[in-house]
Amino acid sequence: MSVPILLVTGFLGAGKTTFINGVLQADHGLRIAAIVNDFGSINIDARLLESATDEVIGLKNGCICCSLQGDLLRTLKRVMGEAERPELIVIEASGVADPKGIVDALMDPVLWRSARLDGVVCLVDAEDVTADPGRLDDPLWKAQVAAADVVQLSKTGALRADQVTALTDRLAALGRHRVLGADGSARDFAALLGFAAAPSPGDGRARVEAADRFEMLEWRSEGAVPMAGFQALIQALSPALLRAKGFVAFREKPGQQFVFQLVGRRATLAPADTAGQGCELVLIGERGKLHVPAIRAALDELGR
Ligand SMILES: Nc1nc2c(ncn2[C@@H]2O[C@H](COP(=O)(O)OP(=O)(O)OP(=O)(O)O)[C@@H](O)[C@H]2O)c(=O)[nH]1
Repeated sequence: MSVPILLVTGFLGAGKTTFINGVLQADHGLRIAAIVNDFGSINIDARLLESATDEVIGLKNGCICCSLQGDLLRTLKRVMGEAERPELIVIEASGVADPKGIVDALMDPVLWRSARLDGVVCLVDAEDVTADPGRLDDPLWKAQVAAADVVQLSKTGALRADQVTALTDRLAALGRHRVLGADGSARDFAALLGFAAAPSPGDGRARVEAADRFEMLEWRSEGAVPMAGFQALIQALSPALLRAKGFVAFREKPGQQFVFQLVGRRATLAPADTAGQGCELVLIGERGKLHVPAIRAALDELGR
């Protein structure tokens, strides 16, 4: 019997890792392997999921929809060859991936006999799309939604019920997928899986090439940074940032690392629940909007 694969896609910061965390921690008793792809060299998502499941494999430094397709297939074959095979495999695409490249790779007929793509869920940040309806015309965003069997809304908490209904109707009209709200119902696997019967030849459309559209800065420091200086720098950068995340240590809080998250203008800091030291940060913006050398110099100055 082949093992089902759930592919989780969605734009930068849409809520993929948060959603997967919920899936992993739900009361299902399944042995789940999670494969997560960060397109930079720092495995932030893998670390965020590490305490939630038996096996988390981070694929980094590229996108599994294009440059890392081979790595993805090798990883799946290795996981399926383990003595304790998983009963479900969850793959998190990076926020810049067109899932088409991943779906095509998973149609490998040899792989299909042991692990089959059984559902594609696309996370949509309800707050972001409501505030910026132009997102609906973004080719990468459209490709991610178009690939989905299920669209799962995230971040509906700050919206009115009528706004959620309007967005749900709008998204439902875009494709063949079901649209689920943020009530946790999608963590019921019956809603997420069971879409695949056999490998299919794909839809023939060209993959949206998006990696060049974004610019990324990665920064590491063995030491801590001052909290006020860090917050002031992030606030100054936030108009140019689409997404930032990572682990930060503050001089004022020795021995504790924090998870830093920024999506659009909203930033959060929360104590990290896995051990680590120093800072590891990823900042992402549209190409041309981030002044990478100046930002790196400002971060280095904070870390001194
Ligand atoms: N209020 C609220 N916040 C959410 C929800 N889902 C995600 N977030 C927050 O949004 C931020 C980004 O969430 P992630 O789950 O890391 O998003 P992602 O899609 O995995 O991000 P990338 O992998 O970087 O593209 C974090 O600060 C989350 O806590 C939600 O349903 N409600």
